[in-house]
Amino acid sequence: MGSVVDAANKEVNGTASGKKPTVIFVLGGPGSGKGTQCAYIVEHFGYTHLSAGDLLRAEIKSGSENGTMIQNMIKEGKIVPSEVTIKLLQKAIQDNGNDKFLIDGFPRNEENRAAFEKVTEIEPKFVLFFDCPEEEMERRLLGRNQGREDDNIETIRKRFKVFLESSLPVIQYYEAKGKVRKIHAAKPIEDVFQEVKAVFSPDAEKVKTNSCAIL
Ligand SMILES: Nc1ncnc2c1ncn2[C@@H]1O[C@H](COP(=O)(O)OP(=O)(O)OP(=O)(O)O)[C@@H](O)[C@H]1O
Ligand SMILES: Nc1ccn([C@@H]2O[C@H](COP(=O)(O)O)[C@@H](O)[C@H]2O)c(=O)n1
Ligand SMILES: [Mg+2]
Repeated sequence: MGSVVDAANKEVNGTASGKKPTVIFVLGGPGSGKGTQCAYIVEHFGYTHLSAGDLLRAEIKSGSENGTMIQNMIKEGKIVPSEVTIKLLQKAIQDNGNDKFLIDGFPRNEENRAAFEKVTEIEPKFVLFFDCPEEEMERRLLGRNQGREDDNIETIRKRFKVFLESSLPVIQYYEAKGKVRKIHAAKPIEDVFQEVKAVFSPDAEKVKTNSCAIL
């Protein structure tokens, strides 16, 4: 059980340790492979994965008063008001013992970005951006078979439009700040992860490259 001091620290900074958490935003179009790659990053680098979409879907299942509104937004591929999503993210961070997080599928638009920055005062360490052509993303989503209500061609098209119009500008915002690490995502899962690994462990990768050069 947390102490009064832990509770006060959470209130101010977001984690029980009193430190601001390290946050990496994981962005990319629908079906670009964000969730798949996050699972590997968790395994290799000890981050906690928080998917904004998963948190919203769990909120629907919990029978929350916002459930119907969220469900309708997701069916239409629309972006849920930041206030709702940020509360869910903050709670997930506070309830977790870890101090480093992959926030997947957030910020999805300028409103998400600005509100998160204002409320949490957290700046992402960097933004991992999975770049994938639309035809490949469409193929993956139509083959995903996880029973998601938004994995149908009509909603997929709406999600692509929202990605281009609202989410890409957020990536461009971070690009201008030198924070984007672009990953070529239209490759087999293992090959994509090789590229991701180089972002998370640049020193280790350098050692590998150097030792190859010597050989
Ligand atoms: N590199 C890849 N090559 C082929 N299939 C992939 C690759 N990465 C992921 N997939 C598959 O594509 C589908 C979508 O992947 P995933 O759920 O990771 O995407 P996402 O970016 O999280 O999508 P969303 O934004 O809809 O949550 C899954 O069925 C997954 O197994
Ligand atoms: N910041 C966010 C993230 C997601 N949504 C809604 O959830 C849908 C599914 O998201 P995935 O990341 O799991 O694909 C998305 O299309 C939005 O409707 C959101 O509103 N805000
Ligand atoms: Mg996902």
